[in-house]
Amino acid sequence: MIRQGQKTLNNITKFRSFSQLPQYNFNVQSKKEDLSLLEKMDPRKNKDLATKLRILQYIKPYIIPFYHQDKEINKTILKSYGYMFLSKSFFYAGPISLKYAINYLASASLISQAPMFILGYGLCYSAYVFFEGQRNKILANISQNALREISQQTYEHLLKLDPSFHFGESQRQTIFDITKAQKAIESNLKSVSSFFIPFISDVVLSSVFLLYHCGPFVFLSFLMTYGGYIWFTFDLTNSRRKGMGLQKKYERLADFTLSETLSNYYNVKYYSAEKFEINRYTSILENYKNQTIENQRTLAQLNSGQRFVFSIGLTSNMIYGAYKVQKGLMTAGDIVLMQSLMMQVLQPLFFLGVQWREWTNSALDIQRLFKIMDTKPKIQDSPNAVDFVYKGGEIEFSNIKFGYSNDKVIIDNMNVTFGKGKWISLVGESGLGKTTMFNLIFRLYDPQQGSVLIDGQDIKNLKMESFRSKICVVSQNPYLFNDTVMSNLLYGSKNKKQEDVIEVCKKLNLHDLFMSLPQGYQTLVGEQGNKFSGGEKQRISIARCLLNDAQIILLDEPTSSLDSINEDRVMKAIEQLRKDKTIIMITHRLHLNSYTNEVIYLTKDGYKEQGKHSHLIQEKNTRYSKFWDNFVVLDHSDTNSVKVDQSENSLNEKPQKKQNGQKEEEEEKME
Ligand SMILES: Nc1ncnc2c1ncn2[C@@H]1O[C@H](COP(=O)(O)OP(=O)(O)OP(=O)(O)O)[C@@H](O)[C@H]1O
Repeated sequence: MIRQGQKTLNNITKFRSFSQLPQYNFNVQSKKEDLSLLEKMDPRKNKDLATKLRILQYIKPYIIPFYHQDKEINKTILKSYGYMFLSKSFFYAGPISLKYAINYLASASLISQAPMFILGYGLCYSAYVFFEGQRNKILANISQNALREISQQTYEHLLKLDPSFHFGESQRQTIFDITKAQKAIESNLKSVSSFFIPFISDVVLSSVFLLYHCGPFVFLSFLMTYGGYIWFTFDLTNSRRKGMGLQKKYERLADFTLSETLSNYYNVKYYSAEKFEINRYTSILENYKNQTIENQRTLAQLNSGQRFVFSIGLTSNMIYGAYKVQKGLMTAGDIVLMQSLMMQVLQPLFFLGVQWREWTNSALDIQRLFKIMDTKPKIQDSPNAVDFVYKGGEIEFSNIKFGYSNDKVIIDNMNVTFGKGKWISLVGESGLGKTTMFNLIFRLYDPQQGSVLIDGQDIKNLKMESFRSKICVVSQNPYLFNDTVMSNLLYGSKNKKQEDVIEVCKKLNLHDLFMSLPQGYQTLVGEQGNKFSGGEKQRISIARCLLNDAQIILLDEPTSSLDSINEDRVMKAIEQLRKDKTIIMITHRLHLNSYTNEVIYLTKDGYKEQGKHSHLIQEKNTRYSKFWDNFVVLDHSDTNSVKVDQSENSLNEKPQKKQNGQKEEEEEKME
């Protein structure tokens, strides 16, 4: 489950391009939102307490009956309380039975009835164990439901967050933190339902029993022992918090370093950095070890202090009991009852420190999850958003001004229209903002000024799902899920059949490759698709996009890893399969522009040229023609580069290899 989450997170920004965000309704757990107390608190001053209260808020629907919207869960919670009532009844009936057994054993006239009470004591204990077991089974069921719902809720929230969150955070670290926090919430739920609730009921019930059976002195001594024990536990546990926090920090750092190093395995090898990495990891482990030893020392201090308080309470009650028996005011059975009640109820106190420590540790783990859950996505459907109506796929940038931050403008006052049903090349120097334009079309970001219109509709006023589902993106870095070839090809498409997949794969020169694999189309592609070369991954992601039902295709340098033969095939396949779809293709390989209907050439100073590739390069005074000339001269990456047949209508304009002499002549001219 964790691996699946990581895979999806790694693919998260691209994942959105298939409009695959799951549509869960997650605010289901709690019917009432009682945040008033939390709002009143200053989280900086009371961060720890606020976190603990918020954890309670989270787990409330799984503790209090009738709080969850799922009736079955409510029933299960109620049942767990039923079992608790039964188990507690027998838990207290046992010592009372024992009291009578002892008293009757001491009395010659009643001794014959003693075995019945001894048997009763045994039966009470067995019944208590049985009902406790039944309750634990139910609690396991509830906590698993809680874990599933909370994980689902977090997952949905992460998928909703903007790219700025995902780019700004280390995804691996986020996954570590979330996994820990989810486990911590689960363990908190368990500790509340199986420890704290029974513990509180024990304190109340045993107080009543002791007061009734043993009188006010025993009752007071019991309360003082309890109070002293709890005070001592909380005080020392709180003072240990800093040390526990440090231990957690080193633990996180060690996990993170290990994962970073292993996932950058090749880089570590390439830079011969094994020693450096080992030293780094060892020094973190050393810190972790020292802090753990220190924490163990303070824990031992805590435990011995707790037992000291406990023994004072027990001894003083015994002395008091012995005195009362001597005076004839108490029976031997009363002393046994008193001691067994004290022992029964004080025993959970031994775990109080552990449970409270767990809570304190959990709060540290969960704070990070809460911080993530508090991050609000900036891009959301407006309340009046309407469905997108497709009318051919024209895209317009109207007076767009955009920067990722306010101090750096990337796009300034841009006005561009991409005609419907056309295949258009988007060309311009690196860093100009071409990929950013795709991000704006997909509404991963909102412009600071102006509008992006699709078929005349401002995308800010549209339901995102409705227009995103019409758009498919092939990003610069092809991404594949660690699944079968077929699943990757069909990711995001709804009605495609196997024949369609094969047709597209044949056109993209992939079919033979897949058929040569042992499991054909059912072969697993490996982590990030690493069983395939960069060019193969690129063609798979193009195939996936062509198989998608989207009407608008955004290709971001789709052939940057391809050889010229495969590049040519890909271009022809796109031409044949695109039908009336609008395609915008960012490319630095200008000879590909001879395949497209139109070129939009942009410069950083806001200049724009738009027209057919062959026209633009024929008109020698265009800036694009100069850009083209530079490309012809400088591009050595393609051995076939780089001069096209400039005949107007040819979709098959093939770049011709440039003669060395010709190249030099042009270079001289430029000088
Ligand atoms: N997520 C981001 N946060 C901040 N700045 C960004 C982000 N993405 C891109 N940029 C910056 O925005 C500018 C435009 O980037 P963009 O990727 O859109 O350019 P491009 O024209 O597609 O470049 P290339 O042709 O090299 O791919 C660059 O200066 C880049 O550093």
